[in-house]
Amino acid sequence: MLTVRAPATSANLGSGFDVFGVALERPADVVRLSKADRTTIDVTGAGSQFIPEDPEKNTVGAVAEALDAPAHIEIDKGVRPASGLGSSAASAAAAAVGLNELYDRGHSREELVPIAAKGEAVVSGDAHDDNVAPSIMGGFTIATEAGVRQVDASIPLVACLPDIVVSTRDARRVVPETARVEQLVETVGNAATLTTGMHRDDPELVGEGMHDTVVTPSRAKLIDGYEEVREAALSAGATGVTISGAGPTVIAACEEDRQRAIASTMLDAFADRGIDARVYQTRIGRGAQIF
Ligand SMILES: Nc1ncnc2c1ncn2[C@@H]1O[C@H](COP(=O)(O)OP(=O)(O)O)[C@@H](O)[C@H]1O
Ligand SMILES: N[C@@H](CCOP(=O)(O)O)C(=O)O
Repeated sequence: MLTVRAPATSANLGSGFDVFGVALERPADVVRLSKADRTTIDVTGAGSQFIPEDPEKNTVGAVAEALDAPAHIEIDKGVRPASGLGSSAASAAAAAVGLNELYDRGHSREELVPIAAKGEAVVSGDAHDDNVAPSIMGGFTIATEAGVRQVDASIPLVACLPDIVVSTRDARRVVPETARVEQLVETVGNAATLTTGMHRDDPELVGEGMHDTVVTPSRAKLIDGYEEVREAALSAGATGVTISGAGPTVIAACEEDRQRAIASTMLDAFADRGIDARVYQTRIGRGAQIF
């Protein structure tokens, strides 16, 4: 029996749609795995009533299949599904790291990324790597066709999760099919600024680089109160605010001494719209850990 803790993640960070991701110190899924003749799954914890235990429909089932590593897998969900915090990816990442160890498959962390992404294909129809990469490797990740580049960073973040459900599959349907050249120029500038900020561990540059006018505006319409929450966080000192993943979590970068005020004002702004929310005062952290 092996236990793995795999962190929630925030993908996109505004300007890095389908490419950037960060591992969060909290929340996380805890997954226990033991060898078996066939794969069986038990799910408990946050939102477990919405998560299938059928290995064909759960992200961990696809990972066990890809590694030819059948197991009994107990998932204790710390990351609520359909949150924009890489819930389905956290379980897939934990399964990939744990089954690789349990069956002594010898894959590196980077090699495990496309294996865990097979789990993501089960739920969103796309094997995107931008959540599983940071959940497995930690820090800030840049996932492209060429592979994954990783930078250790420790930027303070506030992630505010409203009581709204946005499925990744639905949020991908509203992504515009085209962008103007001026928007591409702006996106390159913002993505480069954000990457420099990660290298320097500089919340100001990271926040500035989170600005996006291509994908975020269409998705913001799916999140009641998004503009008000964003404005409130910026007024409380956030250096940048955007949608985490496909939403509905709204994520803010900041200096550490602003975290508390930003968390409180984001909750208030959702409450003013009659929406319950919970907030994580967190930061960029490490990838999946085996216990
Ligand atoms: N192990 C799992 N953990 C969470 N969700 C899962 C898992 N396996 C399958 N799912 C399904 O994935 C969907 C949530 O994934 P997604 O929309 O990508 O959420 P998130 O934005 O939090 O990653 C839900 O329909 C859920 O039932
Ligand atoms: N790049 C994807 C990321 C989805 O993240 P999730 O946490 O919402 O699953 C997208 O933006 O569609």
